[in-house]
This record gives sequence, structure tokens and C-alpha cells, in this order.
Amino acid sequence: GIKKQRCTCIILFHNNPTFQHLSCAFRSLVFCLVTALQNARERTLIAVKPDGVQRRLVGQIIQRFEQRGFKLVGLKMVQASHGILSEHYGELRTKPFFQSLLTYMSSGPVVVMVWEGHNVVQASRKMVGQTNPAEAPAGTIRGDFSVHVSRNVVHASDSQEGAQKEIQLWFQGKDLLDWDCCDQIYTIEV
Ligand SMILES: Nc1ncnc2c1ncn2[C@@H]1O[C@H](COP(=O)(O)OP(=O)(O)OP(=O)(O)O)[C@@H](O)[C@H]1O
Ligand SMILES: Nc1nc2c(ncn2[C@H]2C[C@H](O)[C@@H](COP(=O)(O)OP(=O)(O)O)O2)c(=O)[nH]1
Ligand SMILES: [Mg+2]
Repeated sequence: GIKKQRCTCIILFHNNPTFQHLSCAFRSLVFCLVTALQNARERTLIAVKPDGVQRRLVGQIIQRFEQRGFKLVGLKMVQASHGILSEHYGELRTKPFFQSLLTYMSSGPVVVMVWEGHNVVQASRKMVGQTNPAEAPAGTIRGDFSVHVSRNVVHASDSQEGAQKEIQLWFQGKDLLDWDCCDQIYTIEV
């Protein structure tokens, strides 16, 4: 993800004849700016699970990501099928709770979202808290709103690679909006 983008960026700025005549300092400055902007475009998949929707927690969960400074770029409410859920939770296929996980996740609507921003994958895992709410500190979503591992309110991608796969699984490219957030220069250094 980011490493590949950095390489592309380096190739663009160091091998492109258009930029050869620019001073080294200026090229470095442009490179830093582009890298900062690309880092700010990291995305993750967050889903409010059926228990979160039933308990009317959607608004509070969205609010936490907004107030942290992340940008919502995709949002939908879906009744998820076992098909999409078994792909989403493919790595847990051999776990004893896999079938009950699918039953619970398809028991009602989920609200699936894509959030964008600097370091959003890692930051949102911290905001969500440990898988088992008993271990999730107060102040995290799971630590504030849940008590049992099987009803832990929210999903968050656990790596950048996982996020990319999950976003492709749940969203079509055209449903993710690339919009300018007017406060962006106040939330990251560019
Ligand atoms: N022992 C368990 N009993 C019941 N459900 C479980 C158990 N372990 C995990 N789950 C459910 O499966 C989900 C996926 O487990 P995983 O290990 O991926 O946790 P997670 O990454 O914290 O959660 P998610 O992937 O939903 O964000 C958990 O969020 C939880 O709802
Ligand atoms: N019933 C039950 N459910 C579990 C257990 N471990 C995980 N889960 C459920 C809740 C998790 O949110 C979900 C996905 O697991 P994960 O991807 O390892 O954790 P997380 O990414 O949700 O934090 O599976 C578990 O031990 N028991
Ligand atoms: Mg997980």
C-alpha cells in the first residue's frame, strides 16, 4: 500500500524529466507534500454490527470518527448475506464460533462505512478496543458500549492490506466519494 505509493512517488519525482531541472530542495519539498497527502488518504472499513444498530449506537459511533478528524467517504446500511460474511471473516472459518458469528452478523442490518485519514487503520483499532470487551479500556467503543465478545458492536479492519480487501468486498469504487474536507490542513501537517 503506502510503500508502493512511496516508490511510485520516488520514481515520478526522480526519474521524470519534467522535474529534472528543478532544484533538489524544491523536488524534496514537493515529494514530502505528495507523500503527506497520500498518507492522509489511508482508508479503513468500519461496520456497526447488528447489535450496535439495534441498540441505536450508529450516531455515537460515527461521531467518534468525525470528532477524531477522519473523513467519511462511503456509507451504507445492508442486510449482509452469509456469502459476503464468510468472505469477510474467511480467516476465522475454522473457529468453533464461526457459524454463530455468521448467524449473528446476518441477524439484522449492519452499517458499513469507509473512513479516510492519516494512520486511520491503526487509530481506529485503538478507538474500537480489544476484540473481547472485557479487555477493552473505558473510552474505547467496545469498552464503553459492550460486555461480551460475541456482541462487540463494531468491526474495524486490522491492517492496511485487510482494509483494502474489505473495502473492495463491501463497496464498489463508484460508491466511495473523493471529496475535499475543508479542515484537512488543520488535522495533519502538509
Ligand atoms: N470466542 C468468540 N465467541 C463469539 N464470537 C467471537 C469470538 N471471538 C470472536 N468473535 C466474534 O468474531 C468477530 C471477529 O473476530 P476477530 O478475531 O476478527 O475480532 P475483531 O477483529 O476484534 O473483530 P472484527 O473482525 O469484527 O472487527 C469478533 O468481533 C467477535 O464478534
Ligand atoms: N463468540 C465469540 N466471538 C468471537 C471470539 N473471538 C472473536 N469473536 C468474534 C468477535 C470479533 O469481533 C469477530 C472477529 O474477530 P477478530 O477479527 O479476531 O477480532 P476483531 O477484529 O473484531 O477485534 O469475531 C470468541 O472467542 N467468541
Ligand atoms: Mg477482525
